[in-house]
Amino acid sequence: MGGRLPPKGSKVGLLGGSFNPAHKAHCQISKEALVHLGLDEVWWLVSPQNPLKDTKGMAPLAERVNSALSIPKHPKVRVTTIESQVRSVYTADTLSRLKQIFPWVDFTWLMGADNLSQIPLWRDWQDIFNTVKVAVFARPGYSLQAANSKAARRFRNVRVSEKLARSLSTRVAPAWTIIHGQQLDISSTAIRNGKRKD
Ligand SMILES: Nc1ncnc2c1ncn2[C@@H]1O[C@H](COP(=O)(O)OP(=O)(O)OP(=O)(O)O)[C@@H](O)[C@H]1O
Ligand SMILES: O=C(O)c1ccc[n+]([C@@H]2O[C@H](COP(=O)([O-])O)[C@@H](O)[C@H]2O)c1
Repeated sequence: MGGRLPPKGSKVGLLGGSFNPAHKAHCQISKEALVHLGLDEVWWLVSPQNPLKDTKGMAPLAERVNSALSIPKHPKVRVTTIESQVRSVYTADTLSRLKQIFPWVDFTWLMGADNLSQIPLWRDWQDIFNTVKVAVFARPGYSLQAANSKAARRFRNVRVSEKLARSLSTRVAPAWTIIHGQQLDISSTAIRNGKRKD
């Protein structure tokens, strides 16, 4: 990974995504992660290819990286191609590589509520919860099912209340929370379909 190395003890949020294209909700949940979790930085991991998504309609990685770079966002958000550098499309693999490369960094995985419902389909999904802290962001239409999902039930004993979200950084994995911030009804799908511009 190029650029400045995170200092010892840094708290870094990881927002993995297709960013096909990037939009305002990605910026919004990144800002909320910085504020509510007290993170030092958020890294966007632009996925080479989500293993569960169709390759048809997936713009080339360079185009999606450009979209992530060009959208206005918080100065503490960094756009990265870490997954293509470590040749991983599976989050569990990416996280174990990141922990090897940056053993001094405290990582939190960030994702929207849709992905909390879907995560049991991911490779080695329970390892993800056991490796890093997880913060889930409420999303219009998905939050109720996410709160009762298989993953939420499996890890219910280590769920941290939203009021204590900031304490995630002092905890060891597994520990996770759901943050109900400003919820934006925006998706890359709607933008690709011409239903929205942002
Ligand atoms: N409106 C939103 N609210 C909360 N989280 C979101 C929102 N949009 C995207 N996310 C989260 O950001 C991460 C990256 O999302 P992604 O790039 O797939 O965007 P998307 O809008 O969900 O895309 P698509 O419509 O193509 O599936 C995922 O964890 C996703 O859940
Ligand atoms: O590891 C997996 O099996 C896996 C399956 C589906 C999605 N993911 C990751 O989930 C993140 C969000 O993906 P997306 O396409 O919803 O933005 C992104 O980092 C993907 O690589 C990971």
